[in-house]
Amino acid sequence: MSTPQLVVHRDKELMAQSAAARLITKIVDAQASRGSASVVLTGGRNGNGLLAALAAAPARDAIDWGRLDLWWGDERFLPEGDADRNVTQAREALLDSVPLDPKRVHAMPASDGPYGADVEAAAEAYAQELALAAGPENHGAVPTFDVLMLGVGPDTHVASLFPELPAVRETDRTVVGVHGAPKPPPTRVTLTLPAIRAAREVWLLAAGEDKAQAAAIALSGAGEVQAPAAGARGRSRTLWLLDGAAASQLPRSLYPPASP
Ligand SMILES: O=C(O)[C@H](O)[C@@H](O)[C@H](O)[C@H](O)COP(=O)(O)O
Repeated sequence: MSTPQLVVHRDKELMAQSAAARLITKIVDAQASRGSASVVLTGGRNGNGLLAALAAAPARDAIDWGRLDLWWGDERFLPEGDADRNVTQAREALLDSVPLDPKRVHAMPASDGPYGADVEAAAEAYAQELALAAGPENHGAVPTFDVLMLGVGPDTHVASLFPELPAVRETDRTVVGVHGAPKPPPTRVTLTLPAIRAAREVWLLAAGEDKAQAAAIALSGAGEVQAPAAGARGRSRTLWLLDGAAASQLPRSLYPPASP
Protein backbone atom coordinates (compact mmCIF):
# COMPACT_ATOMS: atom_id res chain seq x y z
CA MET A 1 0.00 0.00 0.00
CA SER A 2 1.21 3.50 -0.83
CA THR A 3 2.37 5.95 1.81
CA PRO A 4 0.11 8.99 2.18
CA GLN A 5 1.21 12.10 0.29
CA LEU A 6 -0.22 15.44 1.43
CA VAL A 7 -1.08 18.58 -0.49
CA VAL A 8 -2.32 21.50 1.59
CA HIS A 9 -4.18 24.40 0.01
CA ARG A 10 -4.94 27.87 1.35
CA ASP A 11 -8.68 27.24 1.79
CA LYS A 12 -11.43 24.79 0.90
CA GLU A 13 -12.41 26.58 -2.28
CA LEU A 14 -8.89 26.39 -3.67
CA MET A 15 -8.64 22.77 -2.50
CA ALA A 16 -11.83 21.90 -4.43
CA GLN A 17 -10.69 23.75 -7.57
CA SER A 18 -7.25 22.18 -7.46
CA ALA A 19 -8.68 18.71 -6.85
CA ALA A 20 -11.09 19.16 -9.76
CA ALA A 21 -8.23 20.14 -12.07
CA ARG A 22 -6.26 17.15 -10.83
CA LEU A 23 -9.22 14.86 -11.52
CA ILE A 24 -9.70 16.20 -15.05
CA THR A 25 -6.07 15.43 -15.87
CA LYS A 26 -6.26 11.98 -14.31
CA ILE A 27 -9.40 11.07 -16.28
CA VAL A 28 -8.04 12.47 -19.56
CA ASP A 29 -4.81 10.53 -19.14
CA ALA A 30 -6.67 7.31 -18.31
CA GLN A 31 -8.92 7.70 -21.34
CA ALA A 32 -5.92 8.41 -23.57
CA SER A 33 -4.03 5.35 -22.39
CA ARG A 34 -6.80 2.84 -21.68
CA GLY A 35 -9.78 4.13 -23.63
CA SER A 36 -11.92 4.77 -20.57
CA ALA A 37 -11.69 5.90 -16.95
CA SER A 38 -13.24 4.63 -13.73
CA VAL A 39 -13.84 6.96 -10.78
CA VAL A 40 -15.46 6.43 -7.39
CA LEU A 41 -17.33 9.44 -6.01
CA THR A 42 -17.89 10.35 -2.39
CA GLY A 43 -20.72 12.15 -0.66
CA GLY A 44 -20.46 15.06 1.74
CA ARG A 45 -19.62 18.74 1.45
CA ASN A 46 -16.03 18.28 0.27
CA GLY A 47 -16.98 15.62 -2.27
CA ASN A 48 -19.82 17.69 -3.68
CA GLY A 49 -17.66 20.81 -3.56
CA LEU A 50 -15.17 19.07 -5.83
CA LEU A 51 -17.95 18.09 -8.26
CA ALA A 52 -19.26 21.65 -8.35
CA ALA A 53 -15.73 22.93 -9.01
CA LEU A 54 -15.40 20.36 -11.79
CA ALA A 55 -18.69 21.52 -13.33
CA ALA A 56 -17.30 25.09 -13.41
CA ALA A 57 -13.82 24.13 -14.63
CA PRO A 58 -12.93 25.57 -18.09
CA ALA A 59 -11.16 22.32 -19.06
CA ARG A 60 -13.97 20.03 -17.89
CA ASP A 61 -14.98 18.98 -21.42
CA ALA A 62 -11.52 17.68 -22.13
CA ILE A 63 -13.10 14.64 -20.45
CA ASP A 64 -14.90 12.29 -22.84
CA TRP A 65 -17.93 11.95 -20.56
CA GLY A 66 -19.30 9.01 -22.57
CA ARG A 67 -16.24 6.92 -21.64
CA LEU A 68 -16.32 7.52 -17.89
CA ASP A 69 -17.52 4.91 -15.38
CA LEU A 70 -18.78 6.42 -12.14
CA TRP A 71 -19.20 4.39 -8.95
CA TRP A 72 -19.93 5.41 -5.37
CA GLY A 73 -17.94 4.73 -2.21
CA ASP A 74 -21.11 4.79 -0.17
CA GLU A 75 -24.75 5.78 -0.25
CA ARG A 76 -27.37 6.72 2.21
CA PHE A 77 -30.05 3.97 2.04
CA LEU A 78 -33.00 6.22 1.23
CA PRO A 79 -35.71 6.29 -1.44
CA GLU A 80 -34.78 7.08 -5.05
CA GLY A 81 -34.48 10.83 -5.58
CA ASP A 82 -34.21 11.64 -1.87
CA ALA A 83 -32.32 14.94 -1.50
CA ASP A 84 -29.98 13.31 1.04
CA ARG A 85 -28.79 10.58 -1.31
CA ASN A 86 -25.21 11.04 -2.50
CA VAL A 87 -26.22 10.35 -6.10
CA THR A 88 -28.94 13.02 -5.92
CA GLN A 89 -26.42 15.57 -4.69
CA ALA A 90 -23.86 14.49 -7.31
CA ARG A 91 -26.42 14.90 -10.07
CA GLU A 92 -27.22 18.41 -8.87
CA ALA A 93 -23.53 19.34 -8.54
CA LEU A 94 -22.32 17.96 -11.88
CA LEU A 95 -23.78 14.80 -13.38
CA ASP A 96 -26.95 16.32 -14.82
CA SER A 97 -24.91 18.91 -16.72
CA VAL A 98 -22.52 16.58 -18.58
CA PRO A 99 -23.23 13.95 -21.29
CA LEU A 100 -22.46 10.78 -19.32
CA ASP A 101 -23.44 7.35 -20.63
CA PRO A 102 -26.26 6.39 -18.22
CA LYS A 103 -25.18 2.72 -18.43
CA ARG A 104 -21.82 3.78 -16.98
CA VAL A 105 -23.26 5.62 -13.97
CA HIS A 106 -23.44 2.95 -11.27
CA ALA A 107 -25.57 4.35 -8.45
CA MET A 108 -26.01 2.21 -5.35
CA PRO A 109 -29.56 0.81 -4.84
CA ALA A 110 -32.21 2.93 -3.16
CA SER A 111 -34.36 1.76 -0.26
CA ASP A 112 -37.44 1.67 -2.53
CA GLY A 113 -35.63 -0.12 -5.32
CA PRO A 114 -35.66 -3.81 -6.34
CA TYR A 115 -34.31 -4.93 -2.93
CA GLY A 116 -36.77 -2.92 -0.87
CA ALA A 117 -35.60 -2.25 2.67
CA ASP A 118 -33.13 -5.18 2.57
CA VAL A 119 -29.86 -3.24 2.74
CA GLU A 120 -27.80 -6.45 2.79
CA ALA A 121 -29.39 -7.55 -0.49
CA ALA A 122 -28.75 -4.10 -1.94
CA ALA A 123 -25.10 -4.30 -0.88
CA GLU A 124 -24.72 -7.78 -2.37
CA ALA A 125 -26.24 -6.59 -5.65
CA TYR A 126 -23.74 -3.75 -5.87
CA ALA A 127 -20.91 -6.17 -5.11
CA GLN A 128 -22.08 -8.31 -8.03
CA GLU A 129 -22.23 -5.27 -10.30
CA LEU A 130 -18.65 -4.46 -9.35
CA ALA A 131 -17.54 -8.04 -9.92
CA LEU A 132 -19.16 -8.06 -13.37
CA ALA A 133 -17.21 -4.92 -14.26
CA ALA A 134 -13.93 -6.37 -12.97
CA GLY A 135 -12.14 -7.67 -16.03
CA PRO A 136 -9.79 -10.69 -15.88
CA GLU A 137 -6.86 -8.31 -15.57
CA ASN A 138 -8.34 -7.09 -12.31
CA HIS A 139 -8.01 -10.58 -10.81
CA GLY A 140 -10.36 -9.32 -8.14
CA ALA A 141 -13.92 -8.58 -7.30
CA VAL A 142 -13.87 -4.92 -8.26
CA PRO A 143 -12.63 -2.96 -11.29
CA THR A 144 -9.29 -1.22 -10.95
CA PHE A 145 -10.57 2.25 -10.22
CA ASP A 146 -8.34 5.03 -11.55
CA VAL A 147 -9.31 7.34 -8.68
CA LEU A 148 -11.38 6.59 -5.59
CA MET A 149 -12.32 9.73 -3.66
CA LEU A 150 -13.27 9.84 0.00
CA GLY A 151 -14.44 12.63 2.24
CA VAL A 152 -13.11 12.32 5.80
CA GLY A 153 -15.45 12.61 8.75
CA PRO A 154 -14.52 14.42 12.00
CA ASP A 155 -14.40 10.95 13.62
CA THR A 156 -12.01 9.74 10.84
CA HIS A 157 -14.73 7.80 9.01
CA VAL A 158 -14.48 7.39 5.24
CA ALA A 159 -17.34 6.26 3.01
CA SER A 160 -19.68 4.70 5.59
CA LEU A 161 -16.89 2.95 7.47
CA PHE A 162 -17.18 4.29 11.00
CA PRO A 163 -14.69 3.64 13.81
CA GLU A 164 -15.14 0.30 15.57
CA LEU A 165 -18.35 -0.62 13.65
CA PRO A 166 -18.54 -4.00 11.84
CA ALA A 167 -18.15 -2.63 8.29
CA VAL A 168 -14.60 -1.35 8.86
CA ARG A 169 -13.61 -4.82 10.10
CA GLU A 170 -14.82 -6.56 6.90
CA THR A 171 -11.96 -8.32 5.13
CA ASP A 172 -13.70 -10.40 2.46
CA ARG A 173 -16.79 -8.74 1.05
CA THR A 174 -16.42 -5.63 -1.16
CA VAL A 175 -19.75 -4.01 -0.26
CA VAL A 176 -21.76 -4.25 2.96
CA GLY A 177 -24.82 -2.75 4.58
CA VAL A 178 -24.40 -0.44 7.56
CA HIS A 179 -26.87 -0.09 10.44
CA GLY A 180 -26.69 2.48 13.20
CA ALA A 181 -24.27 4.83 11.47
CA PRO A 182 -23.47 7.73 13.84
CA LYS A 183 -23.81 10.13 10.90
CA PRO A 184 -27.45 10.21 9.76
CA PRO A 185 -29.08 8.49 8.07
CA PRO A 186 -28.31 5.39 10.09
CA THR A 187 -28.70 2.86 7.27
CA ARG A 188 -26.18 2.91 4.45
CA VAL A 189 -24.39 0.89 1.79
CA THR A 190 -20.60 1.14 1.67
CA LEU A 191 -17.52 -0.17 -0.03
CA THR A 192 -15.22 -1.94 2.41
CA LEU A 193 -11.50 -1.33 2.91
CA PRO A 194 -10.51 -4.23 0.62
CA ALA A 195 -12.56 -2.64 -2.18
CA ILE A 196 -11.14 0.82 -1.48
CA ARG A 197 -7.60 -0.55 -1.53
CA ALA A 198 -8.13 -2.01 -5.02
CA ALA A 199 -8.02 1.51 -6.46
CA ARG A 200 -4.94 2.72 -8.24
CA GLU A 201 -5.21 6.02 -6.42
CA VAL A 202 -7.16 6.95 -3.28
CA TRP A 203 -7.72 10.67 -2.68
CA LEU A 204 -8.92 11.79 0.74
CA LEU A 205 -10.58 15.20 0.88
CA ALA A 206 -10.42 17.07 4.19
CA ALA A 207 -11.18 20.76 4.51
CA GLY A 208 -12.22 22.76 7.54
CA GLU A 209 -11.20 23.06 11.18
CA ASP A 210 -13.56 20.23 12.10
CA LYS A 211 -11.31 17.79 10.20
CA ALA A 212 -8.01 18.82 11.83
CA GLN A 213 -8.14 16.25 14.62
CA ALA A 214 -9.26 13.48 12.28
CA ALA A 215 -6.40 14.19 9.88
CA ALA A 216 -3.87 14.24 12.71
CA ILE A 217 -5.16 10.94 14.12
CA ALA A 218 -5.40 9.17 10.77
CA LEU A 219 -1.91 10.30 9.71
CA SER A 220 -0.24 9.52 13.01
CA GLY A 221 -0.17 5.74 12.62
CA ALA A 222 -3.58 4.99 14.16
CA GLY A 223 -5.15 1.63 13.35
CA GLU A 224 -7.80 1.38 10.66
CA VAL A 225 -10.50 0.03 12.98
CA GLN A 226 -10.11 3.00 15.31
CA ALA A 227 -9.44 5.44 12.42
CA PRO A 228 -10.85 4.11 9.12
CA ALA A 229 -9.23 6.93 7.11
CA ALA A 230 -5.88 5.43 8.10
CA GLY A 231 -6.74 2.29 6.17
CA ALA A 232 -7.75 4.08 2.96
CA ARG A 233 -4.72 3.51 0.76
CA GLY A 234 -4.32 3.24 -3.00
CA ARG A 235 -2.25 0.62 -4.79
CA SER A 236 0.03 3.20 -6.34
CA ARG A 237 -0.97 6.46 -4.63
CA THR A 238 -2.65 7.75 -1.49
CA LEU A 239 -3.21 11.48 -1.64
CA TRP A 240 -4.59 13.66 1.15
CA LEU A 241 -5.98 16.94 -0.21
CA LEU A 242 -6.42 19.38 2.67
CA ASP A 243 -6.86 23.04 3.38
CA GLY A 244 -4.77 24.87 5.96
CA ALA A 245 -7.47 24.54 8.61
CA ALA A 246 -7.71 20.76 8.31
CA ALA A 247 -3.89 20.52 8.32
CA SER A 248 -3.53 22.75 11.39
CA GLN A 249 -2.82 19.87 13.82
CA LEU A 250 -0.38 18.05 11.56
CA PRO A 251 3.35 18.20 12.20
CA ARG A 252 4.85 20.59 9.65
CA SER A 253 7.34 17.89 8.71
CA LEU A 254 4.49 15.95 7.07
CA TYR A 255 3.95 18.39 4.21
CA PRO A 256 5.58 21.26 2.31
CA PRO A 257 4.32 24.80 2.88
CA ALA A 258 0.69 25.29 1.93
CA SER A 259 0.02 26.55 -1.58
CA PRO A 260 0.24 30.36 -1.76
O1 LIG B 1 -22.37 9.63 2.88
C1 LIG B 1 -21.59 10.42 3.40
O2 LIG B 1 -21.91 11.17 4.32
C2 LIG B 1 -20.19 10.55 2.90
O3 LIG B 1 -19.84 9.64 1.99
C3 LIG B 1 -19.24 10.66 4.05
O4 LIG B 1 -18.26 9.66 4.08
C4 LIG B 1 -18.60 12.02 3.91
O5 LIG B 1 -17.69 12.00 2.81
C5 LIG B 1 -17.86 12.42 5.15
O6 LIG B 1 -18.77 12.34 6.24
C6 LIG B 1 -17.34 13.85 5.04
O7 LIG B 1 -18.42 14.69 4.81
P1 LIG B 1 -18.20 16.29 4.73
O8 LIG B 1 -17.27 16.51 3.55
O9 LIG B 1 -19.56 16.86 4.52
O10 LIG B 1 -17.58 16.70 6.03
